[in-house]
Formats: sequence, structure tokens, C-alpha cells
Amino acid sequence: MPTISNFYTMNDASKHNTKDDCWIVVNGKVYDVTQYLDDHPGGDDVILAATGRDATDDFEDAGHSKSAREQMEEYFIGELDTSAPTSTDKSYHVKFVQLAKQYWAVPVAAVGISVVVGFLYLRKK
Ligand code: HEM
Repeated sequence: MPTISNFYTMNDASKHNTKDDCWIVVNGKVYDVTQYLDDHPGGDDVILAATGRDATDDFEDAGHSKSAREQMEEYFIGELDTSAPTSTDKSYHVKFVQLAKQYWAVPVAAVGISVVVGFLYLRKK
């Protein structure tokens, strides 16, 4: 029987980063491990620290057993949607708007100073 999978972006997953609501992303899959945090032999802190990002390396580095990997599937809730832009993959116009928002004061200050200097210069004449 075909299974229909949910898709979540990294942004969606990163909103679930507390002890009462905790999702992790490992190997392109999203897991809701809220109910498992207290039972995790490696402690809840390591899992909480791995939220909001790809936790594959941390998960693999811990050398999880086959049974740990099987147990993990109980918490599977969907696949990672990699088609959505992430914070490290922004289109040029998004970057431009962000920079414009961040640095709008620079051209405004330059124009303001020029106007004041021009005004003072004209008054001296
Ligand atoms: C649903 C997800 C997870 C499950 C079911 C799970 C399960 C387990 C289990 C059963 C162990 C005991 C050793 C073993 O049998 O391999 C373990 C150990 C450990 N886990 Fe996880 N784990 C999960 C996610 C994670 C994540 C995301 C991390 C790191 C960010 C992590 C870090 C560790 C560490 C560091 C240990 C070693 C503890 C020690 O040896 O003292 N685990 N985990």
C-alpha cells in the first residue's frame, strides 16, 4: 500500500525545539521525539541541542545501534522538504531586500549630511 508522506521544511522543524515539543531531522527525515526525550539513554540535552538543524552527523557520531535505529522509526512524522529555501540558500532579491533593510540608514545619513553641509555653505555666502 503506498504511503503518503508529510513534508516539512527545516524552518518548520526548527520551531519545535523545546522539551514539550521537540522535532529532530536525521538523514532527511523528521522525527517528533517529544515523548522519547526522557527515555533517551544519551539524555534529552543532546537531542534538544540538535534541534533546528540537520542532526545527522550528531546522530551518526553517537554510533547508534540497530535497535536504536528501529526504535527511531516510531517517531517518524515526515520527510524533510529540501525544495524550500533555507536560511543559507536565499535568492538574490531576498538578500538584497535584507541588506537594504539593514543598511538603509547609510544612504539616508549621507543625503542628510550633504543637505546640512550644503545649507550651511549657502548661508555663509
Ligand atoms: C528518535 C531518535 C533517537 C533514538 C531512538 C535514540 C536512541 C538511542 C539509544 C537506544 C541509545 C543507547 C545506545 C544504542 O542502543 O545505540 C542512544 C544513545 C545515544 N544517543 Fe540517541 N537516539 C536518538 C536520537 C539521538 C540524537 C539526535 C542524538 C544527538 C544529537 C543522540 C545522541 C546519543 C548519544 C550521544 C548516545 C550515547 C550515550 C552514551 O553512550 O552514553 N541520539 N540513543
